[in-house]
Amino acid sequence: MPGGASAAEGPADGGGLAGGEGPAAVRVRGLRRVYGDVVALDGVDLDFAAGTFTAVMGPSGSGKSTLLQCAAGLDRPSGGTVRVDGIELGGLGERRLTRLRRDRIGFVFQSFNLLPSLTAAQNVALPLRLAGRRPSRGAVRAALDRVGLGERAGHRPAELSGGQQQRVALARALITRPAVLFGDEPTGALDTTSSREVLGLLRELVDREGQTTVMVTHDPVAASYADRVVFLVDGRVSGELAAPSAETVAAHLAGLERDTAPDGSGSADGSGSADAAGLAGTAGLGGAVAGRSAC
Ligand SMILES: Nc1ncnc2c1ncn2[C@@H]1O[C@H](COP(=O)(O)OP(=O)(O)OP(=O)(O)O)[C@@H](O)[C@H]1O
Repeated sequence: MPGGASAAEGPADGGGLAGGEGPAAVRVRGLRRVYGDVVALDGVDLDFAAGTFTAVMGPSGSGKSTLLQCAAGLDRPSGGTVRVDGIELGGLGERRLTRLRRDRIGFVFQSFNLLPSLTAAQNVALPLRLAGRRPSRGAVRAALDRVGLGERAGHRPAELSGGQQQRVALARALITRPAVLFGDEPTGALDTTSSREVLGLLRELVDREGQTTVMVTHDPVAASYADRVVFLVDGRVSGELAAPSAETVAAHLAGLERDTAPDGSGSADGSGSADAAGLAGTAGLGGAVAGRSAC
């Protein structure tokens, strides 16, 4: 569990390749994505080991969402390779890519994207039904049970809290038992309590079921639920932390801010606990830091 932190600065040491033990559920190599004259990703090498929980962090515009979109087959890279569950996405035509995305990749977003007129169960079943499949009631119920909402199958989104709605979205993403679950700021729209509930569930899914999970977040407390944090700056992996705590993540982010400060005000030594404490304050870490280990 997160707690003690060790930092490994990349990419000189391998650039965030190591994702823990075990085979990579997702492997990206030399990943580039260019939009016009904007280089969103500039040669990213990363492994996300099976059964691990990784947080992706970095300044606004550093390429976090683009990385997730490319790794999930929702966007086509300009260069480099992405392998999910051993299958290289670049070699797939649209139909096979769509099928792989549906069967092997789960995705949750900041907005839950549930249809308000459908029950939780109907929302969970919808993507498979649209694909011409008819998931059994048992399979839908099992997916809802996995997120602790088996008793809420008949409720519509308006009858559920924000955290519960995101859990329905998680059940929908997990019903196919994907090789990897991606979350793009999945707790970004939630209050603190609901956010902790969803993060605790994600952690539990990793620990209980070995669900490989990769999550973009701006929140050091959210990142502390992961096994590892990868930091992006200007479309490149700039470093990572293993066994992160909210404090070590906040301190690392503060160091990044100093290092990338345009006026050169930063120091390069990575120290500066005062800045880290300030960032922790603005991120609302306070009691939540202590609360993390209780979840
Ligand atoms: N579809 C697009 N067309 C043009 N530029 C894009 C597109 N998508 C992303 N970009 C640009 O690529 C860069 C990386 O964007 P991305 O959304 O991946 O960053 P991010 O780290 O997720 O940012 P944020 O934290 O603000 O969400 C940015 O400069 C962004 O403006």
